[in-house]
Amino acid sequence: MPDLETLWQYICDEFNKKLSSISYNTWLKAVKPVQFKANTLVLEVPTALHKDYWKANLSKQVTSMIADSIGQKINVIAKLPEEPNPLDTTSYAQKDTSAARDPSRPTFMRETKLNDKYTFETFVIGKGNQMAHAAALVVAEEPGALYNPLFFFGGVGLGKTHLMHAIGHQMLANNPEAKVKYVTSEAFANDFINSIQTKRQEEFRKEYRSVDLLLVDDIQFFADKEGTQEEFFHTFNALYDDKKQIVLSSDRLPNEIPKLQKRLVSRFKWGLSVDITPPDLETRIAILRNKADADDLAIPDDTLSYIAGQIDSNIRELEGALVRVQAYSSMTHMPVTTSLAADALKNLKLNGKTNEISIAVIQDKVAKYYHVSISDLKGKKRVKNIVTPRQIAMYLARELTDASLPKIGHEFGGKDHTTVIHAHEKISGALETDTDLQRAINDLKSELKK
Ligand SMILES: Nc1ncnc2c1ncn2[C@@H]1O[C@H](COP(=O)(O)OP(=O)(O)OP(=O)(O)O)[C@@H](O)[C@H]1O
Repeated sequence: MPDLETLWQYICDEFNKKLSSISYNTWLKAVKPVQFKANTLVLEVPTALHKDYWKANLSKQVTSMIADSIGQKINVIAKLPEEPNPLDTTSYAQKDTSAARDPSRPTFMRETKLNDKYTFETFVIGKGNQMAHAAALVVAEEPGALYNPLFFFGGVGLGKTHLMHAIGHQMLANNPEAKVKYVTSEAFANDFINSIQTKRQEEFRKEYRSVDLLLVDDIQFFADKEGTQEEFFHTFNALYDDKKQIVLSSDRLPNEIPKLQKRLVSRFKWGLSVDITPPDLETRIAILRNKADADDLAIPDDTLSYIAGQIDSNIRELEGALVRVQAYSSMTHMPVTTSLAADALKNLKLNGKTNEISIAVIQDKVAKYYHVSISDLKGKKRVKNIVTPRQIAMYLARELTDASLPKIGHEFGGKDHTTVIHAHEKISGALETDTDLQRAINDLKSELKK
């Protein structure tokens, strides 16, 4: 029997021949071989979705690949990093490997316009979007089969639209005949209303119900649109019954969208919901590097790191900052350096709304968000459900205003500046791992920047 390394190398080589480079990078590169013993190969995979896909698909392929080459039957087990190695237990019994699947034409006839730039190739994978990316790839490769509907949710500017377009491109690359339709929920609503006004409802239905892939972006805007929801319900059912792939996106989970009909909420949960969380610093730098290279901009690494350090939650703004730095450099005829970037982005702050955010507004928004009173935020109570919002408010005051530490302390009922530093450190530290907190901060920042 081969040893672990030889076996894994063989498997990688075989898949390299069979799979596209995107699939290979997604499913094989992210995997760590852990152990090969008693005809069982244990692999460590990064997310639950990888595990699911290995179980449902790749493990079997490996088994037959090895059977064909050395005539030996092996089992393949994919485990998450936090799960124990099944070979470590003495009473190891083969677990059930069956996949745990979760369950002047009218405007609406217009051609789907997918943005050429939004492809899998240009999408930078990081911790916050790894699972969403893998799910996107699954539905592009096997539409209608595994995750239907696929539902992306997450904060503004984090790549939901990019991934939806990437699915469309990939599906068309695999099957140029496929009918792919991308719309925002607003465009869907407009098309529907238009079809009623022009008495072309039949055509509308035919158009939307005959696609192979329907991508509907930002469905939170369906709230309040009763008639559109009704129509979408029927569109959804028709496509779903036909095993056509549906991909949806929203800034929040279906059950958190106000006034979304319960029957839609429950259908949206039939498939897979994956969230996208803000990128960490390394991912932000990688995104900027890619963008700079794509636009042929010569920008030093330390400057990219500086820019990535300034904008932490919205990739659209991150890209905007890069464009601003470049424009500033052209205007001033100076090369791009970190100090030039600092100047360019300082102007952004002065011109933008960032400076208009006051500590009082932050306190108000945080108090409402966490259902506590402003006097609690300023007070001394040490209970957790008040301490955390208080620290979050101090953190945001430090991040989003130019107020000095003593001034922030003063605004929070006369606290010492070291309390503000402590709060800032506590929240910054927790943000590295706590996805609920990341989402809350993201929501609050978007709310404050409105
Ligand atoms: N992982 C990534 N790699 C490269 N570019 C990215 C990535 N994520 C987002 N972007 C870029 O950031 C910009 C904003 O992304 P996108 O429009 O997809 O966000 P969104 O989540 O759909 O936002 P919204 O909620 O406003 O609809 C796009 O230019 C996109 O290409």
